[in-house]
Amino acid sequence: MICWINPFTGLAGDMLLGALIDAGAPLDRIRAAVSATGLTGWDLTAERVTDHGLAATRVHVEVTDPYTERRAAEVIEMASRAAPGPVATLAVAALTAIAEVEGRLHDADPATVHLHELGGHDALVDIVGSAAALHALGVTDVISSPLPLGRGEVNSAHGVLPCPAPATLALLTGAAVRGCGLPGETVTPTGAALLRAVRARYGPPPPMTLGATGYGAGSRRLPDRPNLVSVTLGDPAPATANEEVVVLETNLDDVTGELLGHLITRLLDAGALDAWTTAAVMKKGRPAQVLHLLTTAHHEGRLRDMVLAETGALGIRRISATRTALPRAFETVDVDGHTIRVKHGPYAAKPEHDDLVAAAAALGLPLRAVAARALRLSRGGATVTSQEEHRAQ
Ligand SMILES: O=C([S-])c1cc(C(=O)S)c[n+]([C@@H]2O[C@H](COP(=O)(O)O)[C@@H](O)[C@H]2O)c1
Ligand code: NI
Repeated sequence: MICWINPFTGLAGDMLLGALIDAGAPLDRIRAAVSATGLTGWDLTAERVTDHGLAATRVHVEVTDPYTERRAAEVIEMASRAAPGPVATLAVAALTAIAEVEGRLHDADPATVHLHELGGHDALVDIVGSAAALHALGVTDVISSPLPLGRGEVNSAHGVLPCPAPATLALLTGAAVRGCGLPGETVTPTGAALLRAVRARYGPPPPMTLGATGYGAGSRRLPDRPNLVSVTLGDPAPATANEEVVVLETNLDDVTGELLGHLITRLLDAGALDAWTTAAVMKKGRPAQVLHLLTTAHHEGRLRDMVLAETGALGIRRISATRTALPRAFETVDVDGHTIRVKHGPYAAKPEHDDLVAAAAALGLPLRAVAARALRLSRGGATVTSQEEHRAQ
């Protein structure tokens, strides 16, 4: 399931949780996931509100336990007890990202860094709750519009901080953002950490069959617009038909295997969809390699020049082709503490080879044993990630 997030005025953990509940995530499963962490002295309720005339869900975390500040390791340990397993994996990823960032910002050990608001009940409920909601909705792939960053200041346990808060900025490294001119904190560290944990991609809605849309309300009221985030669920569009591609080919009888290996790596890094060689016997009985390269018209010229410059070949063929690419989604599973991405197509699922190699080496297990466990775990679980073609294998 695809989840496209539109953070119209910003994104906080409670806004995302409210939007996911509004889109159909059941509150009892979210409460059960948080209860499994062992957190006490809290309650989670969802309220129907309207903001500038738009109906939305606003969540409230009521806290009766006065002990709300914790060290990072303690919060991560609690999140690791969330249930079911994929919820814990996602929540731990978000809190580990917060701990790393806080450690860096405060020049402290990420395990023992003291979390103020971010170690409180609200943050833990928002993070575990959002992970549970994504899992309950079967979300495997998260895409977000660029995040609007506000300006000015925000009050925190650290004192007055600039907006965006330092933790938010650090957690958003690699994310698409835009300045929106709104005063105050529009994106919070918890919202940013959740996007990072799900390995969100950024951009417009991908091709999909539209499902439910949910609206989550923030705690602030803005003078001229609703302070909402929307999440839209959708099934990946069926096979992308008739994608026009170009195949470039050249016969090479005077280059080394070393050069060909180097060239293929360069071509893939430069945007080739694929690059490979086949053995051939050329005129005068010369053993040779045919270099093949799949690309789009957009990259064609640059890649053709790269082949000619690296090999010294005096010519190259061009063949127009049509390819059918099936939709795919990535899920992550945890095999004994090692994250394995599992690629799901419409007809088959396959663990990523590089992840298997790393986990098998660390665990001292045969590759196929780790692969079998990853596939077993992947059937029930859904945390997850990028729909893009990975070139990891
Ligand atoms: O709790 C900590 S250590 C903390 C660090 C920082 C830094 O930027 S450093 C900022 N904050 C502020 O606390 C609240 C928490 O927001 P959530 O909605 O994400 O729980 C927010 O205003 C942060 O800017 C806390
Ligand atoms: Ni801090």
